[in-house]
Amino acid sequence: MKITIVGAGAVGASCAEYIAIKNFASEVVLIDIKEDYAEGKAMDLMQTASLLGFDTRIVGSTNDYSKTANSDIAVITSGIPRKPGMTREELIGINADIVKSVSSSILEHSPNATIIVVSNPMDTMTYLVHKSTNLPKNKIIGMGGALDSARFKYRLSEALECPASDVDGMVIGGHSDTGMVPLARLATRNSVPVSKFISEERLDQVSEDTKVGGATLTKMLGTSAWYAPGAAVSSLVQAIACDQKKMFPCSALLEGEYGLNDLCIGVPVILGENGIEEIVELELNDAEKAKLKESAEGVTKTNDLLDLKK
Ligand SMILES: NC(=O)C1=CN([C@@H]2O[C@H](COP(=O)(O)OP(=O)(O)OC[C@H]3O[C@@H](n4cnc5c(N)ncnc54)[C@H](O)[C@@H]3O)[C@@H](O)[C@H]2O)C=CC1
Ligand SMILES: O=C([O-])CC(=O)C(=O)O
Repeated sequence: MKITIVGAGAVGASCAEYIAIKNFASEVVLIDIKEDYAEGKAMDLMQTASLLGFDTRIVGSTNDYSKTANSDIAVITSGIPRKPGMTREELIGINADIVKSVSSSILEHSPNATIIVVSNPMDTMTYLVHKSTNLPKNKIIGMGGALDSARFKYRLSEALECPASDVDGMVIGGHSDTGMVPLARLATRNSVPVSKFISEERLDQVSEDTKVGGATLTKMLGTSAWYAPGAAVSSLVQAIACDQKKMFPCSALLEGEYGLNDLCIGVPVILGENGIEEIVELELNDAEKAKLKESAEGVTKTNDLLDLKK
């Protein structure tokens, strides 16, 4: 199993590290435009192999896509991250051109790759990859909901004063400060609705903290987060590489599901060797449906900023 990660920055390198530690891939190619940067990250990571006990070979390359040839999965993390005070949507101008050219270079050398899009604004970048390539829709996946759900579980575990492994919860909708839809009604602690343990006000606070999870960390770190994003991407890569048939909320092209059309937005999907093998349609209540619709309107507004004729 060969995996390419474009962008050897904070998220790309973190993702490579978690993939290597999980030891399911034969090769990870890290590629970046900065001279020697990906090679340096690859060498640094390879020097952890004997310490951490993995066999995955990590290779670095400065923009030489021949090294990525015949990758099974390619992850796009290239582009700029936001600074404190910015929204993800403000990154569209620079990142759209990068994502478009990178996806074309990937497919030139790996026409059968499944692409995972991470660069922001992620739902719109995922839509751009659909519009600018001929890949079938199951092979283009946007990563956002897996991270947002992990943050939701972290906030729930804080409120319930229990380990994160005791809680379950999911965030659907757009990967933006206002567009996320944490499904608080469906969140559980060991199958018991979390509303049994915390007040409605506290649960609302958990949802609000979850939605601004990325902005909160960006303010604290001066740039956006990378450990949980890298871990979330590695989980999606593993689900596909190992044909796990696991369910994650991912940004998927919708064609009527949830009453939505012609956009990519976070919904639960089953991930396996064929990428998105199924879109799971949840029975949402009226309030949840209204929030998802509003979120979709926001994503579409950002999509409209793309120049798809370029
Ligand atoms: N979807 C999600 O949940 C998340 C998305 N992100 C997004 O991921 C992206 C990367 O974030 P970081 O790794 O923190 O940024 P970073 O600045 O640390 O790394 C980005 C890397 O991309 C490289 N790059 C730029 N243009 C390139 C090109 N044409 N080809 C190859 N490499 C190129 C840069 O040289 C840099 O090393 C940002 O857009 C950020 O907003 C970050 C966290 C979570
Ligand atoms: O907040 C950001 O800009 C990066 C990101 O998408 C996240 O960490 O959720």
